[in-house]
Amino acid sequence: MDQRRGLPQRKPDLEFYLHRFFRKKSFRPLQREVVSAAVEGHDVFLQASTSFGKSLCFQLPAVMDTGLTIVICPLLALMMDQVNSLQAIGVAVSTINSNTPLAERRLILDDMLSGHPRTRLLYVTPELCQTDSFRRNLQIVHQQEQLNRIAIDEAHCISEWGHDFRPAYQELGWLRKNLTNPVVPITALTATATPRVRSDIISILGLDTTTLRLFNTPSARPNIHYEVRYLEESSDEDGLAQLRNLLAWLKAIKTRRATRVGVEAAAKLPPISGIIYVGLRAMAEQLAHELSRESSISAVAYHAGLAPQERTRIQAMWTSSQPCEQSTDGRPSPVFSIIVATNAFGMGIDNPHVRFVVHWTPPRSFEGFVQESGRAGRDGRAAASLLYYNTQERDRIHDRLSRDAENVKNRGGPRQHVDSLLRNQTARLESFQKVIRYCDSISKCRHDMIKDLFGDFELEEMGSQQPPSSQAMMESRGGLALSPCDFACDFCKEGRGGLAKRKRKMAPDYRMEVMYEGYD
Ligand SMILES: Nc1ncnc2c1ncn2[C@@H]1O[C@H](COP(=O)(O)OP(=O)(O)OP(=O)(O)O)[C@@H](O)[C@H]1O
Repeated sequence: MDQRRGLPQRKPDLEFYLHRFFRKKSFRPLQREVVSAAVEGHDVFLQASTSFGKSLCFQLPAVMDTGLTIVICPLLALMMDQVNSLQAIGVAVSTINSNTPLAERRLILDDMLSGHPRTRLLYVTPELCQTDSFRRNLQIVHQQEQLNRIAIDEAHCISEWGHDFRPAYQELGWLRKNLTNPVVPITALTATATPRVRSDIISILGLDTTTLRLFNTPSARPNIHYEVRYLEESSDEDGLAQLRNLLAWLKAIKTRRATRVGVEAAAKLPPISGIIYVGLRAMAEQLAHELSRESSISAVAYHAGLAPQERTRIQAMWTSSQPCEQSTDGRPSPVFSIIVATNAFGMGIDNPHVRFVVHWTPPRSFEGFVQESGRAGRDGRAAASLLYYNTQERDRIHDRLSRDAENVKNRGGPRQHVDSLLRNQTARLESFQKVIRYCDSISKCRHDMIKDLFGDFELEEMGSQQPPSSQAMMESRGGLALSPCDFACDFCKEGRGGLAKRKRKMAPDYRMEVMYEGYD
């Protein structure tokens, strides 16, 4: 700690900077503690649920002082979202990425190397950090005592055991080894890291475990109602029963809203936003088409096969406060505005008003499921996650992932590379097995299951600091926090008996029962 430069003499007034730059009234629980640890010069590891407000935890320290913070970000869309928001509030922020014109890149680098950079935050890709020229530039800024901090967003990408492994992230170990005397503090942030991934993040980045400050929030979100819907696939070859099931659920939401505020008032309200995740592009198109037949639903498909401008248009329309274009054909304005998407629609979508996320088929990874369902309820209000589950689809995905892992084993090529691929394939298979456990379970609160499958309890044992609301939940289980579910999942609402009854309708299921016997 004492090696690090520029520790402030007096405790800075963090609220002052929060109001002044970000126009926020107050910190969310735990944010203040994370920001303080960063300002004090600690390495910080933050694992916080989707929509927690992780970005603020490195953006605020960055604007409080002169000097530069480097932010490493895996996706252009994520980067641009944050850069645009910061520019809008007058923060000096830049990005160097594959779309940055050469002339602009030169101006940014000139400022960066000037000895007194105006830029407070510079967003870059992990690939840029691998290049010799950028590394040299970082060393120069560091020698000039202008490199305050490095923030590594989506830090789980560093691990082969993670769901979004990105090889360039592994090279980020260079930062700690080479930016020394004093070392440059690092903040690593993620919403989705399992114990193995966490340990990789800490060791590959070389975080200083003696002074590292760990923070986490529960991986499950208390305002989301989690539910699994068990399907009888044998009687539903064309998916009609599933469609009817979904429409009945939407109708119940519509009726509840009309009862609550009155039919006339309900007609003037903005549509209810939702996302339905499907596995295939064609499925996205087909389901959006089927749903749009209903007068109360406006549904649009979103997938990687659409032109980039079309994707941007759909996203902008859907994210705006009035997401649906008013109909011009005399149809009543829709009650629901739904995006039917493949997983091309995910990270960086910051629409606070999404009320539900449906998984039409089992998601391929548990981390992906938590990320995607976490698009719901970002405004903190009640929201729902619905996951449709059937044995046929489950077995199809499981067999495919097992085959992929086998194929990697039999692959030729450099040993190190094959081992790395194999770890990643094994991680994918294990992650899907967690999806199966989550869905198959009928004897545990889903919030607790999510915490369990993410190893939240282990983080607590490592001394990670949590929001006061979670600490208040400290109960039995050796003083570890139980989730504050409050009937916000199908198990806590219907009980084991209710779930067992619904699940019995699924096809008989010997294989997986044997595989996961005794898990609950
Ligand atoms: N203290 C605060 N008060 C009010 N709003 C806040 C506060 N902190 C963050 N926010 C808002 O919360 C939203 C989510 O923040 P952010 O995008 O940083 O979340 P995140 O934790 O990175 O989530 P994800 O992992 O899902 O991307 C943003 O709109 C942000 O402006």
